[in-house]
Amino acid sequence: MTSVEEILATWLDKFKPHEDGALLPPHHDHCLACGPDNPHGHHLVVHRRGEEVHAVHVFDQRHVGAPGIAHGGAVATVLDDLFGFLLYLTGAPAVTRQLEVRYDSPVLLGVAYELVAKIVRAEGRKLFVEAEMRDTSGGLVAFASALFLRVDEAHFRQGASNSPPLARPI
Ligand SMILES: CCCCCCCCCCCCCCCC(=O)SCCNC(=O)CCNC(=O)[C@H](O)C(C)(C)COP(=O)(O)OP(=O)(O)OC[C@H]1O[C@@H](n2cnc3c(N)ncnc32)[C@H](O)[C@@H]1OP(=O)(O)O
Repeated sequence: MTSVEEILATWLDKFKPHEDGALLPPHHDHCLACGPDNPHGHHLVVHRRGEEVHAVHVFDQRHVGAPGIAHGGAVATVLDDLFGFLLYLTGAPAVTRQLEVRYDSPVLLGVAYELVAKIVRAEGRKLFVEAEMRDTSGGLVAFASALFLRVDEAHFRQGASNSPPLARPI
């Protein structure tokens, strides 16, 4: 099944240029936010839109916090992962060093929201990024900012000794 090395090889291959409008590939098949094979996941689908990344997303009962409302951690997960798609535009892996989420309105289950993320600036290894989540009327329901730091492959190999769960059905 899928080893850390196999995932890493596949993932790094995804950093080739993606055309404007292209569907961007999931980070890997079991990624909590975007992996299509993770039954607990959000199955986030993201496209490139110019120098931004864009998604339309619906939270469901698996992500419930208060009844009918998405858990704040679930919202943060999706926003953090959306930032991870900006990395395909930079051509280099990076990880979240700091994430801040402002929750302006409850995110309702079963309702479509539009998400957009962009790189605000890059300084050496540092990528400063921002994202917005809006309802269908254009109202801002959440705003996130984050610092990502570029890392090399060795960073991801730190998980190699814990990789067997990736190879088993979840
Ligand atoms: C299984 C196989 C894998 C295959 C592929 C899988 C793909 C996987 C998907 C990935 C796609 C993303 C998906 C979603 C995003 C995640 O979920 S990422 C996961 C969550 N994040 C993590 O686990 C990261 C954990 N943290 C770390 O490992 C380390 O802290 C880091 C991030 C590598 C940084 O460590 P470091 O290199 O020692 O950096 P450090 O010296 O602390 O800071 C570097 C610079 O940043 C500055 N800095 C640090 N913090 C701040 C701050 N808050 N504000 C301003 N400046 C700061 C420092 O001052 C320093 O500045 P300079 O002195 O260089 O000017």
